[in-house]
Formats: sequence, structure tokens, C-alpha cells
Amino acid sequence: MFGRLRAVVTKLFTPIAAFLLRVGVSPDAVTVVGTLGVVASALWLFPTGHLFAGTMAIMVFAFSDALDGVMARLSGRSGPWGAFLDSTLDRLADAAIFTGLIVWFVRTENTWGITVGLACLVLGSVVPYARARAEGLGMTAAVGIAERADRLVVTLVAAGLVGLGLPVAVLVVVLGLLAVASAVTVVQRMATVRRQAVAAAGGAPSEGAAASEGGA
Ligand SMILES: CCCCCCCC/C=C\CCCCCCCC(=O)OC[C@H](COP(=O)(O)OP(=O)(O)OC[C@H]1O[C@@H](n2ccc(N)nc2=O)[C@H](O)[C@@H]1O)OC(=O)CCCCCCC/C=C\CCCCCCCC
Ligand SMILES: O=P([O-])([O-])O[C@@H]1[C@@H](O)[C@H](O)[C@@H](O)[C@H](O)[C@@H]1O
Ligand SMILES: [Mg+2]
Repeated sequence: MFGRLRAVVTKLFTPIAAFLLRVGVSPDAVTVVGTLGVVASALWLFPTGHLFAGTMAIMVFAFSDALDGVMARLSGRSGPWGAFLDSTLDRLADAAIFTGLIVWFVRTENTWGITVGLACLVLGSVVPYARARAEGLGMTAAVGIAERADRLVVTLVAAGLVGLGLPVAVLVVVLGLLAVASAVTVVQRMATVRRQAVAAAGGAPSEGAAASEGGA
């Protein structure tokens, strides 16, 4: 859903991207600094209960994930290394956000919070894995109701609102719903890949083909 804002975000970030390139900053540097910023903010501010400050800091650094791609395209430097670096560091950033929240739930002895936080952590890593594995096999799986921008926006808005005084139960319920939406996204991606695999095999799924592709 929020992924559709990509064009707007690109337009907004183009002048900043052009400026950073002019002063010699590379897209990779923005990717790395943005990730370090998200990881440090999530693992320092969330466990200590500073949910609003944590949300604001993470939001600023998370937008660097849109900025790095704009910079790479503007400078004609986008390529496989940048794509690999960007996606791999996204996994660290996502893990840090949910780990920070889980540690806070542990410290406040919120069993439901720990449960839904863990579900979001695990399912939120299976969603991009399914897409990456499909793309590695020459197929596509860029579908689903809970893509990364959606997962981040939903989590940060709920954490920020609880930081401003809403009951913690709001965050627990939102994370519970996000876990369900992430599970649905995994199923949507599996169905998409299955359709492509069946079509490629001429209508009948082939056991041998799957076995010969190797594992990840
Ligand atoms: C009552 C309160 C209500 C508050 C409501 C707030 C609602 C939220 C409103 C707005 C939200 C805005 C959402 C923004 C969505 C962004 C959409 C978007 O752009 O998604 C895509 C990006 C980038 O993804 P990706 O990294 O995959 O693409 P790139 O463009 O980078 O391209 C990758 C290719 O580039 C090349 N490359 C890259 C790097 C490199 N080093 N070298 C390269 O070569 C290579 O070819 C790559 O393949 O996704 C994101 O940006 C991530 C999402 C960021 C979302 C931020 C979340 C924060 C938003 C809101 C939080 C609100 C908190 C409010 C709290 C309120 C409390 C009261
Ligand atoms: O698969 P998903 O998690 O919804 O979203 C993906 C991101 O997590 C990944 O890091 C990025 O490189 C992909 O382009 C895609 O946007
Ligand atoms: Mg990016």
C-alpha cells in the first residue's frame, strides 16, 4: 500500500540526492549510515521505553533507504552490488526494530507483546526471503498486503502513538494484526510462485525440477 508512494518519495528526495552526490557522498555510504542509525536507535531507544523518540529517529534513518536508491539511479551507479547491500542491510534494520520492541516487552513483562513481536520478527523475514528466493529462481513475487514499507509504517505509527500515551495494548493488537498480514503475504507469494512454476513446467508441477534447483 505505502509502496505506491515511491514515486512521490523519489520526487521529494531528488534534490537532496543530487546535493549529496555533488558533495561526494556515495549511495553505499547512505545505505550503511541509514542502517546503523536505525539499528542504534531501535536497540537503544525502544528497550529503554522511549517509544516516541525511537520512532522519530528510526523514521528519519529509514527514509535513507529511499534516498540511496534515488542517488544510485541519479548517478547511473545502480547495480547488483547496491541491490544486494540495500536488501541485506534492510534485514538488519527490520530485525533491530522488532528486537528493540521485544526487549522492551520482556522488560515490562508483557507476554502478549513478546509473542506478537516474535511473530512479526520471524514472518517479516520470511516475506522478503520468499521474494528473493523466487527472483533467484528467475520468477517474481513482488506481491502481498504487507510489503516492507507497510510493515514499517504500521509498526512505527503504533509505537509512536503508544509513546505519546496510548495504551500499550494498541501496539500489541497492531503487531498481532501485522503478524497475520505478514503470514497472508507469505501465502500470497507462495501462490504466485507456484503459478509461475506450474506454468513453466507446462501445466504440471515437476518434482525433479524443484530438486535440481538446489536449496538456499
Ligand atoms: C495519527 C498519526 C498518523 C500518522 C500517519 C503517518 C502515516 C504515514 C505517512 C506517510 C508514510 C510515508 C511512507 C513512505 C513510503 C515509502 C515508499 C517507498 O519509497 O518505498 C520504497 C523505499 C525504498 O525501497 P528500496 O530500498 O527497495 O528501493 P530503492 O529506491 O532504494 O532502490 C533500490 C535499488 O537502488 C539501487 N541501489 C540502492 C542502494 C545502493 N547503495 N546502491 C544501489 O545501487 C539498486 O539497484 C537497488 O536495487 O522503501 C523505503 O523507503 C522504506 C520505507 C521507509 C518508510 C519510512 C517509515 C516511516 C513512515 C512513517 C512513520 C510515521 C511515524 C509517525 C508517528 C506518529 C506518532 C504520532
Ligand atoms: O519483500 P518485501 O520485504 O516486501 O520488500 C523488499 C524489501 O524488504 C527489500 O529489502 C528490498 O530490497 C526489496 O526491493 C523489497 O522492497
Ligand atoms: Mg534503498
